[in-house]
Amino acid sequence: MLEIKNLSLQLNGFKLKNINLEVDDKEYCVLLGPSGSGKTLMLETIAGLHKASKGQVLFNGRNLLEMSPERRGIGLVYQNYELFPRMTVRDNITFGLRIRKKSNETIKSELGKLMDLFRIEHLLDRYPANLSGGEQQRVALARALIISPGILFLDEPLSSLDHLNKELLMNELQRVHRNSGITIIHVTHDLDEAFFLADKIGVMTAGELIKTETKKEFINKPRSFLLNQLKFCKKAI
Ligand SMILES: Nc1ncnc2c1ncn2[C@@H]1O[C@H](COP(=O)(O)OP(=O)(O)OP(=O)(O)O)[C@@H](O)[C@H]1O
Repeated sequence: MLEIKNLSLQLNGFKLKNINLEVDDKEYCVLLGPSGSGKTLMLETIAGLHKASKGQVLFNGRNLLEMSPERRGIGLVYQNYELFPRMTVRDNITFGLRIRKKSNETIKSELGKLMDLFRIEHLLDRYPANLSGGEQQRVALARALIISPGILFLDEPLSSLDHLNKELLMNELQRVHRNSGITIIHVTHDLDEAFFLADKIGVMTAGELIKTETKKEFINKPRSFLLNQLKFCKKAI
């Protein structure tokens, strides 16, 4: 289980205030919240990009905040993919294994598994600029997954895609999640995504996680509650 306990951060004028969240092994947690509520900062703090002022993040019994970022076992995928522009798709995807000095044999076999999962074999020698948005996103997901992270953070991973690609990638994410059994936290403003993918939904406002419920509990809320709590979401309720 991933247990976030009293996680706090102060960064210039912004504060994350005592975030508490439990995500079970293999659970898909979606975080909703208005722009600027601290969703990205929370993920980045757990991944090690910012130093928490207080709190613990326990995973498999260890406090991730005491570990160096590269040893936390977290894959991170951003909205704009952040692929390395001067590397081929193959080099982008295998980057995490190469910097960990894995053998060529391991790299080949891990790359092979992801090629099958994301159907990207034909893209391996291309550069990111020559890929469509959906292809770039599949490559970004493959790059995050190649290190076999225990946890995957997805920060608005589908928001730059058109409707058709979004549908395809949502199905692909669901398939990857079911096949890999990885624990996922996915940030979005899109209720379609949340209701399609989530087991659990959290709502953040002004640096606080104000609500966490299962998708079922969420969907069964009165319409007035949803309208009030989720007015920042893209999709009308
Ligand atoms: N590196 C940083 N340094 C200083 N302030 C930052 C930094 N990153 C984000 N912030 C500020 O922290 C607040 C929370 O930002 P964050 O990106 O976490 O919001 P968010 O909920 O992910 O928003 P969005 O939905 O628009 O992506 C914002 O006021 C933002 O300007």
